This record gives sequence, C-alpha cells and structure tokens, in this order.
Amino acid sequence: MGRGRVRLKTPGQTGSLSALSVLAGAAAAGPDPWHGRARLLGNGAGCVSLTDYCERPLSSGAETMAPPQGPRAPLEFGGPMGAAALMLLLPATVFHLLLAARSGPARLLGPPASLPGLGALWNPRALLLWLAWLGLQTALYLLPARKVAKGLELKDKSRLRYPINGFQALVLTALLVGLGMSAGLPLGALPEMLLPLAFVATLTAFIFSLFLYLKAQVAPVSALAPGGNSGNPIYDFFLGRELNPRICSFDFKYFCELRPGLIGWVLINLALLVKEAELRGSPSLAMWLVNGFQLLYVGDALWHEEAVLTTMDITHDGFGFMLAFGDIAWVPFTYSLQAQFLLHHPQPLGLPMAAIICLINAIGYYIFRGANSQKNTFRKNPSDPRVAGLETISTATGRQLLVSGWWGMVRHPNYLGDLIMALAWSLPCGVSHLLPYFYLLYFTALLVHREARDERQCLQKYGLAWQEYCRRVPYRIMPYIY
Ligand SMILES: NC(=O)C1=CN([C@@H]2O[C@H](COP(=O)(O)OP(=O)(O)OC[C@H]3O[C@@H](n4cnc5c(N)ncnc54)[C@H](OP(=O)(O)O)[C@@H]3O)[C@@H](O)[C@H]2O)C=CC1
Ligand SMILES: CC(C)=CCC[C@@H](C)[C@H]1CC=C2C3=C(CC[C@@]21C)[C@@]1(C)CC[C@H](O)C(C)(C)[C@@H]1CC3
Repeated sequence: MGRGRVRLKTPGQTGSLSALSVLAGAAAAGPDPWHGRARLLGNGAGCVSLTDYCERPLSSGAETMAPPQGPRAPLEFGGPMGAAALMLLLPATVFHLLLAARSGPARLLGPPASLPGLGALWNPRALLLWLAWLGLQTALYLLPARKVAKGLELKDKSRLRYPINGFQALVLTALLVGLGMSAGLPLGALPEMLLPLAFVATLTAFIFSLFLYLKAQVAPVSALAPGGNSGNPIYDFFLGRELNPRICSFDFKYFCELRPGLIGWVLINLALLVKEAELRGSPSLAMWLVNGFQLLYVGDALWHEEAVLTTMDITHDGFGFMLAFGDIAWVPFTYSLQAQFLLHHPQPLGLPMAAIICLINAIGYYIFRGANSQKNTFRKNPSDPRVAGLETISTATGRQLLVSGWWGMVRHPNYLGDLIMALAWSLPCGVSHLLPYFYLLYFTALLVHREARDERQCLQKYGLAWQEYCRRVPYRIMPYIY
C-alpha cells in the first residue's frame, strides 16, 4: 500500500497535502471507512483530529471479510450497561409521555398522576389492530414501485435494490382510511387505544430484535455492521449485528425506517384531530398546525425516500433494538406528543401568532430541504448545474466535500433546519407546559450525539480533507453558537 495524497481545493488556489498511510487506506477503501482506523481527539475547531495514522496494516482482500468490530473497538452508548439502561429507559419514557399527556398537570418531569395496571396496557383488539397495520404496510411495500433504487456499494461490492413507493403507500393509506371513515370507521376511538398500542409495539420491537439478533448468527461476516458486533449479547442486541437484514428482497430496516412508524405517526395525529372535533365541535387552530407541519415532514420524507439510502442508519448502523424500537414504537407514540397534549389541554392560538409559527416552520423546512437536496444532488452528480458552481474540497477517496452553499454555513445545516421545525411543532402548544417541548429537547440531544458520530466517521473516511473542512466551516449545527 503506497502513500496517498489529498488534494485540497481552496478558493483561488489548488494545493495538495501529503497524506499518511491511513489516507491511502481510505483511498483504497473507497466509501467504506472501516479499512483504516485512527485515534480521534478533539481540536480547537471543534473537529476530531487524526493523531495516530494507522493502527494496523490497511485493506487487503482478506481483511474485507474479517469481523468489522474487533474486541478493542470503542463501544457507543455507554457499552453494555448503557445499552441495558436504554432498553428500559426508552420504553418507560414512551409510557410516561403517553400518561403525562392525558393527565391534568401534564408534567414532563416527575411521576405520572397514576400508574396503569396490566389491564390498561394489554388489549387483544390493540394487538389485532397493530398486526393489521403492519400487514397493510407490508402489502403496500410489496406493490409494484415507480422506481427501484440501488443503495451504496457494500463490502462485498454488491448494491442492494430498494423499491421507491413510500409516497404511494402514504397516499393509498390515506385513501383507505378515508374510505373506512366514510363507511363508519371510528378513527376518533384510536386515541383511547394509544397505551395498549404502544405496549404491543414495544413487545413487537423486543421480539423482532431477538429475531434479528438470531438471524445475524447465520449471516455471512460481510453482511455485518461496523458496530454491534462486540461479542457482548446485550450490546449487540441493542445496536444490531446485521447491516441490511433481509428475507428475499424484503428489507426490514428500510421498511421499518419509513413505513409503519412514520405513516402511523400521521395517522395518530389525524385520529387526535378527529377526536378533538368530536369533543369540541371542530379541531383547534393549534391542532391543525401540528397536523399540517408533521404531515409535511412525513410526506417530504416519503417523497424523497431514496435519500434515506445514504443516511447513517441505512449505510452504517446495524438493525437491532435501537432502530427497531425507534422506528416502530418511539416515532409514532412520542412524535405525536404535541397533538396528544393538545387533545387534553386545548390551547388558544391567535392568527398573528399562528402566522409567525408558520413562518418559523417554513424557514426550518427551507433550510432542511435545501441542505438535504443540495447534498443529494451533489452526491448523485457533482456536475449538475444546480451545484456545479459550489466550492469543494477534494478527498483521497475521490469524493468531494461541499464547502460553500448550505454546507459552507455549518457542517450540518440539515440538522439546523430540522431543529427549527421541531420548535415550530411545539410552539402551537403554548408555553405553559414543558411537556410538548420534549421532542425539541430529545431531538437536540439526538442530533448533537449523531453529529459527533458522523464527524468521527467522516474523519475516518476523509482524514486531512475533513480537518480542512472543519477549519473552513468551524460551526457544527448553529452558526456562531455550536
Ligand atoms: N426526525 C428525526 O427523528 C431524525 C431526523 N434526521 C434527519 O435525517 C437527515 C439525514 O441525517 P443524517 O443521516 O444524520 O446525516 P446527513 O444527511 O447530514 O449526512 C451526513 C453525511 O453527509 C456527507 N457530508 C457531510 N458533509 C458534507 C459536505 N460538506 N459535502 C458533501 N457531503 C457531506 C457525509 O457522507 P458522504 O460523504 O459519505 O456522503 C456525511 O457522513 C437530516 O436532515 C436529519 O436532520 C436524523 C435523525 C433523526
Ligand atoms: C431514542 C431512540 C429510540 C432513538 C432511535 C432513533 C430513531 C428514532 C431515529 C434515527 C434516525 C431516524 C430518522 C428518521 C426518523 C427517526 C429515526 C428513525 C427519519 C425517517 C425522519 C424523517 C426524515 O425526513 C428522515 C427520512 C431524513 C429521517 C431519517 C432518520
């Protein structure tokens, strides 16, 4: 393996930096960061730095097939203890939020007014409804797709194929629900079933994760994820061992990431709106706003479904309890918290304030969509006229990093837009309670943590070029603040 050179294109000059062996490894490895390992430390620009250039010889054919995570690889989320704690804490949080939203004081912190018995959690009708929902979304996933997209190249050089029919699934679900309602389907009864539904969703997540863990025992080594293969069963169960678990062409992770949870979230929101109309004659303005904003977010995700194929969830993380529970239980039951809160705690909202909140959501969406689309367009075709004029940094992998446009403002402009939208989703709930701001608080923590994980991966992928990017764009998410 020879030495690699990283070319750094800066405005008005084109220079090149000598890179050490880890970068040569990165160049040879292409988009797969796991062929070269480096020790990462913080530096003044808020960016991790490369101080130990190579801990082991780089990329050989045999290594590609070796287990991706050695016993000395650093564990995330506090290791097995952290994973075990999260597996208790996350479901407990879902139930706490569901109970708090319907309680009088609606306290985010502190114990709920009353604890539910098993009778309130277990309901066979909820189980049937949940299975019917999963069955419907599976059937819609299997319908012919307008397009079949290819994912990124895997370790064995293959590329998986994914149906692009998520938006079609959303529209067909809406049609079916509309038809059902006109035939007398009591959608307004759904809010009463949220607790038992969350219970069966959580049970499903545990059972499903066990299936995924066992399935990974017989998966080829090349199918395993970079993390989640520490040898500790608790940690690996939590993080997920297999990168893209499939049965035939049915991709479990891709399906769960965008279908039952995300579409379920807007269905729960709609049911809360219908229930509010039943109780108070018409839905409140605040409820309309929350429903509208979140429908836009989910519709956008499904419309740009192909973009999810390049997120770290699909390309890097294994599929285990964290994502399975996150996708099918956490998202629908906690992301609908604002609408749940509004049903039980109606909030007055005047038109001027509503207009300001709409503006905040529009600004957030503009940044979120602009940044995501700019990167996706650039990654698909850097010569596309919409991005061809942007400044870039070349990297040893042959890929380039954008250093102007949205990605020259902060290193994660899409997170900034997402956070601004999160604020707009909570504001219709007023400022009397902290509970509806849970999403904003949790999401800030999630994105700060995610950003740190992504930076580590980018440094491993791009080495000195990433350091140069951090120097040129010093702020991570919020200009001049963070
Ligand atoms: N609502 C929710 O619960 C959640 C929403 N999200 C949203 O999902 C979206 C995707 O997020 P996520 O997958 O975390 O990460 P990003 O979409 O931000 O992707 C990060 C990747 O982008 C590439 N990249 C980084 N900087 C540059 C640059 N300057 N030029 C070109 N490419 C660059 C790198 O990959 P490479 O170079 O390999 O292309 C990097 O690994 C975000 O909008 C986020 O807000 C995320 C988590 C939860
Ligand atoms: C606390 C806990 C259980 C964490 C698990 C995290 C998951 C809830 C999130 C990880 C990444 C996600 C993404 C979306 C939803 C939340 C999870 C699954 C997403 C589908 C939301 C819509 C966006 O437009 C998106 C497609 C970019 C996004 C992808 C990441």
